[in-house]
Amino acid sequence: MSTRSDRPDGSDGHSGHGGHGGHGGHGGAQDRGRRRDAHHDERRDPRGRQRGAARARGEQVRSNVAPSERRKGTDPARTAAFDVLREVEGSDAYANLVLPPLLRERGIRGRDAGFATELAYGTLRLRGRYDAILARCLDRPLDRLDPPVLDALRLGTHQLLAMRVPQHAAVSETVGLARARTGAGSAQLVNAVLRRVARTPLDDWLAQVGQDAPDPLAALATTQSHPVWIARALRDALAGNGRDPGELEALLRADNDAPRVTLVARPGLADPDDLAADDRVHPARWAPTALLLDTGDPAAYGAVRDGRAGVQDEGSQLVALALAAAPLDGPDARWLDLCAGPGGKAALLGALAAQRGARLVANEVQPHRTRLVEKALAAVPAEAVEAVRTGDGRAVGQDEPGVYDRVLLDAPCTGLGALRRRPESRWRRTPADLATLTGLQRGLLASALDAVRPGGVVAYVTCSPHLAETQVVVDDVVRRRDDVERIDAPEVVRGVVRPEAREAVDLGERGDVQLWPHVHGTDAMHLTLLRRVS
Ligand SMILES: C[S@@+](CC[C@H](N)C(=O)[O-])C[C@H]1O[C@@H](n2cnc3c(N)ncnc32)[C@H](O)[C@@H]1O
Repeated sequence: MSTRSDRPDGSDGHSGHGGHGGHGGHGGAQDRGRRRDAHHDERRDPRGRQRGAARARGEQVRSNVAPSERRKGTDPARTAAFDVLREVEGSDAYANLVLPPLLRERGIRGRDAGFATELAYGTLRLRGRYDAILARCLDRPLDRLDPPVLDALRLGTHQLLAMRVPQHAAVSETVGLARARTGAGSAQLVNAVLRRVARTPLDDWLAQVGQDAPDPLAALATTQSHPVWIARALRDALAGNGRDPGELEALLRADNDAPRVTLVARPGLADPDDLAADDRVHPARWAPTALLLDTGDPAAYGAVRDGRAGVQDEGSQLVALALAAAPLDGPDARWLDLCAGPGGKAALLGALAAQRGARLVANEVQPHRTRLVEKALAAVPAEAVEAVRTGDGRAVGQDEPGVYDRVLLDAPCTGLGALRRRPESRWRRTPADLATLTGLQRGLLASALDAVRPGGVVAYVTCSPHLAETQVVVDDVVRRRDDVERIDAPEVVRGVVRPEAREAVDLGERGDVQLWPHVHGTDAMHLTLLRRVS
């Protein structure tokens, strides 16, 4: 599968490309045409298994997996979730890249697809919590279990403690899956352990595993399923942005919720009102370009298919809109997106550039991601796109000094602000990633500031609130120069949000902007706006 990570930043570009809202977000264009049938045929019975007329008729609506590959007695949705977990664990794959094609290949649709998605993504997000609970139910360390057995236990625990699946079904279906995939002996173990898990309600489990932790931060990290170093970094980031560190629990909880699918109506290319004419699409809270999708596949909308609209987190939209709106004296003709792949923000900037008679250069270091940028820009008028090219952004400032009026540096980062979007990423990242990334971020910011003309504007953006990747990088780079001043980013962002939301938007007291999932409902995007002075 082409689902392995080759991304230096481990990012999908902040914007939710390739991602899904999780719950029930998998009815595709085809499925929408079959909505009635899906409703009638794809309900799940009290065991959480599929039932309905088609099943009764013996039709193969459950799965189009070849009979030889099918294992008797296993439920396709649970099996799909299990296979995703194995890919993620064994092949370093990204769940949101593995799951959709797997569902398509196996013909798993509608409610079954929603069930498989919630099971796979939810289990991955809450893995830390479940491992702490499972450790209390086993007489050996978890790392002595076969990894597939541990994954089956995690899946069963998620069904028992977080999904409305009856206990007996959660246990017996998972045991059946374990028997088919890991053998009869381990199925017995799975049976015994899941019965122990099922005996205690979630709140009691959380109290118990919290008590096992050495301190309150570790307790919160375990119960809310985050590595301790990430919980600590997020707590520090709240404090460093003038917020109450006591918000940490709300923030960690927000990371555990599947994000809603947000669309962007690219200005001049798609009309938000036209998209909102569909009763499943609603204006979002802050950005005038942003719309929330209740259910269904974004690709069902023509505007999304042809690139006039797209899937993009509202925070990503706000920071791109803010760069375009930042005050500027003199010419406003050449814009640069220094790290553009896969192109979500480039497409929004390109649409805005077209409206303003400006031209965009989109740069990206990885050739295959440059191609994604080209695709993302497909609907942007050609005269607004000067170039889409592959190159190291750190060289641009030297190669093209002082030639751009506006520069976006959407830096490669840990992605700690988008954990809800990438279910497994919190378990992959390590503190060691920070050293590499912050060095790269400094080099890119220095280059962006060299590439912008005196009087021009640079937006430094990350989808991480980590202080080392945000305030510290900016302070370090700015301190070494005498040609940079800060722009009041909250004022600029307030200017781009919907007029009726301006009073309500909480942008803090600092000159930069840090958005938060638990406050704004966006990814935790950071924005600093800088002006080059002569
Ligand atoms: C956070 S993503 C950008 C997301 C993009 N702005 C969007 O909205 O779709 C960062 C990008 O920077 C790229 N990158 C990493 N190192 C780079 C470098 N030295 N020069 C240019 N791009 C780089 C990564 O490949 C990745 O595509």
